[in-house]
Amino acid sequence: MSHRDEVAGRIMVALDYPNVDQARELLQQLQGIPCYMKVGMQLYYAEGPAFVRELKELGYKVFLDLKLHDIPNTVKSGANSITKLGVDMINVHAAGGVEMMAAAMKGVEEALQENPALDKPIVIAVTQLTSTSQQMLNEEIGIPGAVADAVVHYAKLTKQAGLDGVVASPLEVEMIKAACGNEFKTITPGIRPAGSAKGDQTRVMTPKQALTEGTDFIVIGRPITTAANPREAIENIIEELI
Ligand SMILES: O=c1ccn([C@@H]2O[C@H](COP(=O)(O)O)[C@@H](O)[C@H]2O)c(=O)[nH]1
Repeated sequence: MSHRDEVAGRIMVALDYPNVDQARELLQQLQGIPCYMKVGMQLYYAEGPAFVRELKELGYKVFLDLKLHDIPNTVKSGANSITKLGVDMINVHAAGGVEMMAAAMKGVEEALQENPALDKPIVIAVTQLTSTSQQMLNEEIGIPGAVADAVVHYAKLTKQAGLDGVVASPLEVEMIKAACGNEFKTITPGIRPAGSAKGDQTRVMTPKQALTEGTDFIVIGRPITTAANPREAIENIIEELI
């Protein structure tokens, strides 16, 4: 694999669209770029598993970003169902606690036992959303202390539950790796190329800074999907990274 393709494979494009027509248009524009595709709740709730299967048939690695968060038994069943779609990465909310996260892993394992042809997905947990600011964490959510400490606390719980890594801001990657080990994966949204609008994201870094911090994957949505020329936008990001 070329270095360029290896770098492209660490970019997860957030397909945050209301329907498959718009998502397919982006796929057309990004054809040949071996990035990960991330399907979130907007597209999945509108179109269901068929489009996820379509992405897999096209050869993409798929992160199904549904952020499961419920009682352990329900999360176990949900994780079991989505593992059967054959996706490469799934996630839960770390705020659900260790028992809930371990239940998700159990659901995944049972799906793999039922269908040994499936590859095990990477299972990760969301720590603190990258839209959460220091002030929101302390004053609205009611968690005292620094955001980074809250993130690392959730990362440790995630590791204890046997998951593979966490979603966090690239600002916290170094602390997470120091606390949980380099093999523990970090998937980082809150990525903003220089000059692009932050929107609702608060804990942001550029793609280059995020990889320099040692993150495993960067998640990028609007800076690509709302660009006048999405292909040029992702090519510019890849160029900056190689
Ligand atoms: O903490 C989180 C967890 C998930 N996301 C998701 O990543 C993308 C980011 O999109 P942008 O348009 O680049 O902001 C989006 O799908 C979120 O649901 C996140 O941003 N932060």
